[in-house]
Amino acid sequence: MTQVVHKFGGSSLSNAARYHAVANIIIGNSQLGDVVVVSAAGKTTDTLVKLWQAYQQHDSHGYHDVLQLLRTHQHELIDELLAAHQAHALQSQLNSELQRIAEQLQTNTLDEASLLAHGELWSARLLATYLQQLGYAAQDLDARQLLCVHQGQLLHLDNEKLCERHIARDKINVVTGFIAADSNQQTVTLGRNGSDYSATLLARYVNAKQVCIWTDTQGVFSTDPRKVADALKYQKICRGQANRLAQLGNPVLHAKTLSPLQGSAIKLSVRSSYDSDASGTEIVREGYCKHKRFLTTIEGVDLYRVSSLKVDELATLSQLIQHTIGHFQQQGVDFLIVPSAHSTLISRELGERGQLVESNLNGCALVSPNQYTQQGYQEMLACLEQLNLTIRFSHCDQDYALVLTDQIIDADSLGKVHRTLIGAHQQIAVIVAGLGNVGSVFLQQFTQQLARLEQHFEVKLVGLLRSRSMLFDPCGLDPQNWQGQWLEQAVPYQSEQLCERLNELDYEHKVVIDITASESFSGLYPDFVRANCHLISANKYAGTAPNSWYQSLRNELAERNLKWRYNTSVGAGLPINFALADLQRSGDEITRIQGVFSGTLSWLCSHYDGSQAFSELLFAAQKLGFTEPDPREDLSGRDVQRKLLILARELGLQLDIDDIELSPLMPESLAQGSWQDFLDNIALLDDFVGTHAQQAQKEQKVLRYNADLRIVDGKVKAQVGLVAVAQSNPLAGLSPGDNIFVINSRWYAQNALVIQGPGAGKEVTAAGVHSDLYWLIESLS
Ligand SMILES: Nc1ncnc2c1ncn2[C@@H]1O[C@H](COP(=O)(O)OP(=O)(O)O)[C@@H](O)[C@H]1O
Ligand SMILES: N[C@@H](CC(=O)OP(=O)(O)O)C(=O)O
Repeated sequence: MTQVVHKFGGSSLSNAARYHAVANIIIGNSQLGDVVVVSAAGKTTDTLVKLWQAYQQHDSHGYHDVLQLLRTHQHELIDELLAAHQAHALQSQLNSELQRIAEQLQTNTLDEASLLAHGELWSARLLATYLQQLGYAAQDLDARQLLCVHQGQLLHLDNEKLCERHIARDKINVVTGFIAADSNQQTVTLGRNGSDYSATLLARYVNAKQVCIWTDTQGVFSTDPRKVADALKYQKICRGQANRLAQLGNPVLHAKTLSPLQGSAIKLSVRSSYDSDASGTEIVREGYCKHKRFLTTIEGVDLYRVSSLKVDELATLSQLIQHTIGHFQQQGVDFLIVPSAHSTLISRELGERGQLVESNLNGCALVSPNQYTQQGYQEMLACLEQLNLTIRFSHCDQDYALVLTDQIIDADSLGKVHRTLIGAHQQIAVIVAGLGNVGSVFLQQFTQQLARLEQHFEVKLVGLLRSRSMLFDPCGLDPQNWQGQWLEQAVPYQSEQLCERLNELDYEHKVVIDITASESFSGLYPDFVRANCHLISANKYAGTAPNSWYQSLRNELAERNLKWRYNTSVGAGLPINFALADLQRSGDEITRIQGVFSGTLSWLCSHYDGSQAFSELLFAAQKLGFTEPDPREDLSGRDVQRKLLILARELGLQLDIDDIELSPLMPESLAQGSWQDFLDNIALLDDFVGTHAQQAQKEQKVLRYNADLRIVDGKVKAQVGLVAVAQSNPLAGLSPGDNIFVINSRWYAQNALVIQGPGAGKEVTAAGVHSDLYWLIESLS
C-alpha cells in the first residue's frame, strides 16, 4: 500500500549529485509501494520548449543545437550515476529516442506534448535504474499508463483502477510527473509546473496518507527566499492561501495541486531536498492554522479586459498556454493576467472579446488575512511609490491585493516592500519555564515591557511550565493573572507532550525562556530547537554541557537561524556577555577574565575577617537565604566553575568543565557524606579557612573565591579557588554579595575593564532575562 507520494521537482534533479541526494532521501523516507513523482531534470522542459519553438520556426540549426544540448546533459547524468553496463543500456535508449525526435523534426511529424514528455521520462528511468543499482527494488512508470483524461477531464474512477493495476506494492514506483494520456492514448500535459498536481492526483487515487513536495527551499516562505534573505519560513500555511499564491503564479506549488486533496485528510508538505533534516512547511486544511502574509512577484505579463468570459474558459486558456492565468473582476468586468510570452495566442483565442489593457508589466501581490488586505494594499501602494515605481494598475480583493508596474521589481525593492508589509507584523510566542522567584518576577515585569517589545513585533505569552505541569494557550495568556488560569487549566506533561505543543504553535518565531535550574530540562534544548524555538537561558547546564553536545546544539541553532541568549547565567543582570561580545566584535583580543562570580561566596569572603568562625557566617548566610539549601553546593565552587566555562566558550574556546581546575572552599573530606557528617566535622572547615586567612593576613591580603582564565601564547589556563589579594586589588574592595568581572585585553592591558555589581537577586535577574528577550526580538526584526 502506498503511504507517501514524494515529488521531486527539476530543481532537485539538476545534476548527478542531486540525484544521489534524492536517492538517499527516498531510501530514508519511503517504503516499498510508495510513489516517487519526478519532474524533468533542471531546466530540461524549458530546453524542450526551445526545441519546439525552433521546430515551429523551421530553424533547423536552432533545433540541432538544442538536441545536442539535451543529449550532452542526459549523457553526463547517466555516465556519472550508472555503472558501465547499465549506462550503456540507458544511453542507447536515449540515443534512439533522440534519433526519433530528429526524424520527426525532419518529417514535420513532431507532437508538442509527446516531445515535452521526454524530460520526465528520462528522469524517471534514470532514477529508478539508479535506485536498482543501489540495491533497491524500484521501477519507473510512465504516468500515461495511470492518468487518463477525456475532453479535458480526468477519469477518476478509471485512473484509480489503473493505479491499482500498475503501482507495485513490492517496489518503489518512480512515476513521471507532468504528463497524462487522453482516451486515444495521445500524450497530454498538465501545465507547466504540473508535477505537483500529478503527485496529489496519484495520492488521491491510491489513498496515500501524505504527499511530500521536495524542492530547493526549506518550505513556503513569506516571499521568495532566494530574493529576500529575511523572508520568514512558515511552518504551516492553509490550503486556501497556498492556492491563492499558486493562482497568482507563485512557482512553489502548482495551481491545481490542492484540488485533488479537497475533502481528504491527505497531508501535504513542502520540504527541501537540499536539507532533508530541516522541517518543511505543512499545508493544512482551512481552520487548522492562522492565515499568514505573503508577497509574491509577477513578472512579464499582459493585462486583458475580457467581455463575456465563458465558464471554464479560464481552464481552457490555461491548458492552451500551459501556464496559470490570473483572473479577477473589477466592477463586474473580467480581467486576465497572461504571461506576455503567450499573449498572442490568448489574444487570438479571445478575439474581439479581449482588450489588451497594458503589456509587459511586472508587479507584486500581497496574500493576507482578509482583515488586513485593505490596509496592506494601501501600504503596498505607498511603499512602491516611495521606491519610484510607476503603478500602471492595481486591484484589491478579499484575501489579496496586486499592483502592476512597467518596471522590474528587483530583489532590493522586494525586500523593502516585504519589510514594510510583513517584517513589521511578525509575532513571537513566549514560553516561560520555571515560575519560582525569578520566573514570577519576570512575569510581573512582562506587561510593562510589552510596549517596548512591541515596537518591533507582536509578543504573546503562550506557555508556562513548572517541572511537572504546563499551561498553554496559543492565543495568549495574561501575564498579570496567570495564577488563576494556572490553577484551572494547567495539566501534567511529559517531555514528548511539551515538544508536541511547541511544534504545534503556529507563530513566525517562538522562544523558550528557561528560568529553571534543571539539568534534565536543559537536556531538552535540542528538541526545542527542532521545534524551531529560540532559547533564552538563566539555567547554566546547557552552556556547560560536554563540548560535543554543546557544539552540536550550536550547529543546529545556526542551521535553523535560531538564537540562544544566556546573559543571566553569569552575573545575573550584569552585562558581562554583552561586554565580551562587544570587545571581540571591535577587534579586541581578551587575554584574561577573572573575578568573583558567586554572590554567596562574595558575601562570605567579604564579611570574613577572622573575628568569628567561618561556619558561623555560613549558617547566618543560610538563614538569610543567600545559599543553596545545602551550602556545600556553594562551597564546592562548581557553580563558579560553570560560570567560567560559559565565559570561556563566549571567547570561542572549546573547553570542557574538567579543563578548569577547581579547588573547593572546603577540605575534600567535607564534600562527601550527609549534612550531619558535615556539621559534625565543621571544625575542619573553620581550620581550612582560618589557615588560609592567617597566611593572607601576614601578607596584608584578604581572601576571595576567585575564577581566573588566562590566555598566554595561545594556551589557556583556567582555575577556580581561594586566593589572597592585596588591598589595592579591585577584588578586595568588593561589597559583600557583589560580583566582579575583571577583564584584560589588548586594549585593556594595564588598566583592566571592570564590571561590578549585584550578581544575584530576583529583580536584576528577571530584568536581565528581559534584556535577552529584547535583544532577541530586536535582532529578529
Ligand atoms: N514564497 C515562496 N516560498 C518558497 N519558494 C518560493 C516562494 N516564492 C517563490 N519561490 C521560488 O520557488 C522555487 C521553487 O519552485 P520550482 O523552481 O518550480 O521548484 P521545483 O523545481 O522543485 O518544482 C524556489 O526556488 C523559490 O525561488
Ligand atoms: N517539468 C515540468 C513540470 C514540473 O512540474 O516541473 P517542476 O517540478 O520542476 O516545476 C516543467 O518544467 O514545467
